[in-house]
Amino acid sequence: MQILAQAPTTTTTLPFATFSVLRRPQLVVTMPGSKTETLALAGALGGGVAALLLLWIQKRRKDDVGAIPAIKLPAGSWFSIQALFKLGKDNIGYGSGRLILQAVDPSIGIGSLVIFGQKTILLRDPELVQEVLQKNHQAGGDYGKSFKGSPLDGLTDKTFGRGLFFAEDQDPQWAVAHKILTRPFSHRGILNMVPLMCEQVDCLVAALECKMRAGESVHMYDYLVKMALETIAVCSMGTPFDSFNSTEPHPFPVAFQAVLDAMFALFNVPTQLWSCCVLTMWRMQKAVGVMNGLIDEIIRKRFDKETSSSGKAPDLLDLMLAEGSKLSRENVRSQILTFLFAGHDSTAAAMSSLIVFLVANPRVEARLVAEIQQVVGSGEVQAHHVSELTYLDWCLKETLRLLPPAGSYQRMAFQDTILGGKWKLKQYTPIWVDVFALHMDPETWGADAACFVPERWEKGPPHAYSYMPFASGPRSCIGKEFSIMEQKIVAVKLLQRFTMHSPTAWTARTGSVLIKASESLPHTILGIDAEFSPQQFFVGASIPVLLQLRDPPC
Ligand code: HEM
Repeated sequence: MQILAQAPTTTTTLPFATFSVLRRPQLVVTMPGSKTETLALAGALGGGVAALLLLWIQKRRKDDVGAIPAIKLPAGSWFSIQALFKLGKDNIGYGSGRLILQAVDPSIGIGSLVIFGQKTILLRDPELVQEVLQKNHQAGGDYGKSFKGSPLDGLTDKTFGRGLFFAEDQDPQWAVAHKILTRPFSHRGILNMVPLMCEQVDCLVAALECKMRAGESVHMYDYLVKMALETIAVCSMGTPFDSFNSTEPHPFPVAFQAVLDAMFALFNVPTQLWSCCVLTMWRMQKAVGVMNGLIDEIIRKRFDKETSSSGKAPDLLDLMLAEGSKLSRENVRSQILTFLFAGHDSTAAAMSSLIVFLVANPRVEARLVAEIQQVVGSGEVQAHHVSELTYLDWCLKETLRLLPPAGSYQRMAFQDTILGGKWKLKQYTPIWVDVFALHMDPETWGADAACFVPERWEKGPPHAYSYMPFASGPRSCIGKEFSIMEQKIVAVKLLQRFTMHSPTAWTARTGSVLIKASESLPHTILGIDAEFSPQQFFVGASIPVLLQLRDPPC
């Protein structure tokens, strides 16, 4: 027997319509097996299921509001790192940028992907980048720099330590060191370093002249690395590594590269299995021991006043070892390692890419040479010339746009928050500011985004946050002005002295990949064949060049 609630009706018929008016519900008793009962039962069940379904759909919709869309991996890749490697044949550093440009809707500008086992947010939209960089931890905002949960976190303490580059925002030593080191990297501080920079570039020019006289082609990247390492070593700690004078490489750059090689090898393995990579770990620790031993000795000598700054002003070591600096000896070592790390390969990669673009674009090179002739002539380049070299500035910016040495950098949501007034972020979600995607986005830069066009800089960037090679905010590059000054001095001195051509046929060196001009590199048009090293932390293109003396010299 079933008891069902039923709402009987009173029916009224008018000439044009029929109304059914509900009366107060009554209890209707039905006997099992009757037709009425089966129909009522089915109706009640159907209604229940429909109501549940409606509730579930409503809840799903509510949860979905603000959920960041997951990035669809390209066909044939079954996990994100594999996709990033596949899209970054030249260097994995550009893999995420290419993925975003392919897979993230420009009208949304944000996507999520599981990288190294962490749900990571990738940004393509300059407005969202602006919000993340502006609402930083130091300004009381929700975003900051931290490697929590990333494989880099564990490796940093074992290798370069927590100098400025690798320190977390919450690390009190970052603020102390940042305050001390801001002064030497201010505009005035850099002007003091110009004579030291010029000396190192002269050593580069002399070494290149030797190669030219021997009729040999030169891999410019290798020579620029030596020059940039010497420059930062002399400017920061008054101690050269003699890269140009000695036939044997100095143990520091050798150990440095061994550490990087080990780090790259470990990135290919899940962190849980690192303890099984005994040989790689041993090699890494051995190389770290060599680096630390050399830097500790340099610090000791300065502490004991056996050495002094190379320039007129106190250098980084003087400032960090000064009484009351509050930095431990170990932290001073990490800072020096950080400056050597962040300060040489980055600039060398940028300069090497500039040479590739100049050799590929003779029209641009001719305009640049004419500007140098007009502003500097054939004499020594001075700091005041540098601000007058507008076209050179455009060429450097365009190079850093197309081949940014730092392809991306990470920030993190320090608490649950909403990005762009819409996107829900959970505490400790990593956010990648994808420089490559920002710089190459045709939505922002136009249809010729992939082409080398220095003239586009006459108007400035299309959005204040669409060009971010050095980042922005408190964790932006402290060495930006240093690097730009160094790059400009190198460009002037090289173009005053030499013309450069690429040999007709050449092959990539072991460990590097050759990208043919005819082969389309997604999102970047190089114009000529160029080589990339997947093992480089900072990305840059390289070519061998044949040098000739410029006639007449400018
Ligand atoms: C073309 C050359 C360079 C590029 C593209 C570059 C790029 C960057 C970027 C993107 C960051 C921010 C990284 C992040 O937020 O995780 C950074 C930070 C940093 N850079 Fe550079 N950099 C260059 C040259 C240099 C030079 C020459 C030096 C040293 C003289 C230097 C020292 C540093 C340091 C110490 C930091 C960490 C700053 C902090 O967090 O307090 N960089 N760089």
